Amino acid sequence: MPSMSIELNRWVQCRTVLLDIEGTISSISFVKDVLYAYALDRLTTLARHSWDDPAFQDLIAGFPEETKADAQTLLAHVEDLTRRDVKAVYLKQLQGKIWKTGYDNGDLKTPLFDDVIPTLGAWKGAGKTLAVFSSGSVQAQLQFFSVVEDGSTTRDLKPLFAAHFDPTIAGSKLETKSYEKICRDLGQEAAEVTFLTDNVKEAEAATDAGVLTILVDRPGNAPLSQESRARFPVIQKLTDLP
Ligand SMILES: CSCCC(=O)C(=O)COP(=O)(O)O
Repeated sequence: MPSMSIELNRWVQCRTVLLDIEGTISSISFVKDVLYAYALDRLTTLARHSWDDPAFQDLIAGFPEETKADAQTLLAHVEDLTRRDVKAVYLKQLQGKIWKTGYDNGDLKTPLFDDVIPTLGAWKGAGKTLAVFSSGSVQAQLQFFSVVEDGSTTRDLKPLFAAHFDPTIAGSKLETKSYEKICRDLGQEAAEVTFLTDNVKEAEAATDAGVLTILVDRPGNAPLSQESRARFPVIQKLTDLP
């Protein structure tokens, strides 16, 4: 871990925590096996049975023309993007709209890692501002946090967060200028912001913007190289941070 005591000092003094979702506060498996599968399944039904319905055409309005020649072409394209986890903005917009149905009708509930709800509550209680930067659309983020499993019940965690960013607002998660914009939008110096992510390329971009970046190594994530472990602080749980 790089100069962990210095990094911890920066963490303690940071005023804003910017959070990634997939692989950081919720499992990659939930996003891929549940959310992505739900969107694909529902899209398949709609494409096959409601292709000419104006509401369906509205849903896919953002897709490039050549991908929506017919239902088969569209579905093959979405399956390919989904399999490769390509974070295309038009796919993320579509998924968000489809997940709305699932969250509204009770099909979908969000599981977060066990340490997340208590720790986010504690950080907010201690005066830190919480914000989210995800490839998922802001609409999808709001739904994702509106029905969160907490023991035998569900909770709406939206009030925890002061701001939500997606690539349509902030730019690509792989670009330094996106993190600079987020800091500006939050009215914070980069040195006052900590970004938690599982993605090394995102960590590099955020670090270059001057943001303290901590890698979160969750079960089910891709293994981190020794080089990444040497370059960034790494935690397994949010409770690893004081
Ligand atoms: C609530 S958005 C669902 C997750 C998602 O679609 C996604 O692409 C996650 O990306 P992240 O940048 O949060 O890893």
